[in-house]
Amino acid sequence: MSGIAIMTSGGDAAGMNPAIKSAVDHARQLGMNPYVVYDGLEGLIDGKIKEATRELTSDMIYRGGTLLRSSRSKRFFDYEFRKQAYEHLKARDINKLIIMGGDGSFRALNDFFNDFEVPFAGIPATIDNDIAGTDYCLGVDTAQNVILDCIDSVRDTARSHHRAFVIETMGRDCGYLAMTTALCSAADICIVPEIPYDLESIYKRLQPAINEEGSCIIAVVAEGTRVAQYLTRWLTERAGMDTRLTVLGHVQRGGSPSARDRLMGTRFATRAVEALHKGDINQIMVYHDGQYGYASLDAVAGQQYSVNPDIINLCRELSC
Ligand SMILES: Nc1ncnc2c1ncn2[C@@H]1O[C@H](COP(=O)(O)OP(=O)(O)OP(=O)(O)O)[C@@H](O)[C@H]1O
Ligand SMILES: O=P(O)(O)OC[C@H]1O[C@](O)(CO)[C@@H](O)[C@@H]1O
Repeated sequence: MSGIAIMTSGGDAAGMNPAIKSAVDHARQLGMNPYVVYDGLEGLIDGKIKEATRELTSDMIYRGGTLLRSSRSKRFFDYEFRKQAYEHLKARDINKLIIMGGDGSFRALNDFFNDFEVPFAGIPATIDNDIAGTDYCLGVDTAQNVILDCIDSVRDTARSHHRAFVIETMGRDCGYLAMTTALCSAADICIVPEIPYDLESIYKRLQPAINEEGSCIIAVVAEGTRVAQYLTRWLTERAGMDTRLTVLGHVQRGGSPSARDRLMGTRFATRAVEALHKGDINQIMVYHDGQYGYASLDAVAGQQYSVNPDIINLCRELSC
């Protein structure tokens, strides 16, 4: 019986646990021996590998984050540590890997394949939704819902005090989370790396709301722009509004996976197991234009992700 190990890497994302459970169950169904690796690439180097018992996955589906834990590993860049990781797999007769994470994690396992020919399948999982070739990454829907709950709550207090709030979302250099949540929360301003902004025209557009009794201003800003503090000062000084900054931070990565993330996790994971079982190696699971498929590492890691132009266009009017 061949062994298959499942691991999570990079930033955690809701949907990883449902995907781990599905991968383990499906591998067992197809006659493979499932293992799990704790602590991502760091754990692979240190041999933190266990057989995946039914008990281990029985309580996973509703839990946020990753119960296998995750890491970013400097050591994995070093051949000697990759060799150490390989020895741990060889000792357990594990000859396939499934990794959930971002393009960095996929590149890591590609290097590992080039060294030791252990094939892998990748599952896109990052709240940033910034992986080329796929319209969806695990964790995005849950993060969007967490952000919307936060913005709705901020709006309650903002309106009570006729205040402006600048709300900074995560996303690294990608504005997807900020754009989609700005649209879904009826924000007044959205500033993202993908769209040039014009503060003076924003000021003119918002003047009626600024002067209206009982109104509030909500600005959603992507962390990648690094302008949240500047915009807060600008709203105070130019627009004359009592303004507060709320940096949502890691709260966006937590929370029980939404129905969408549980389902996407299950679909991606079962396909990843099937790909390896069939011999389709080193593929990244993708969801594009409503279809599930695979993409090569080059198509995913070698390309720049760009947000759907319809979403960008809808947000343009919130940037000027
Ligand atoms: N080019 C590379 N070659 C080998 N290993 C890499 C490479 N890039 C990244 N890695 C390894 O993969 C790990 C995870 O990568 P990274 O920190 O970029 O996260 P990610 O998988 O892209 O996820 P996230 O989007 O959540 O940051 C790194 O800590 C490093 O050990
Ligand atoms: O958890 P860390 O290492 O602080 O990383 C934060 C980064 O990870 C992400 O949450 C996911 O890639 C980004 O949105 C954010 O910039």
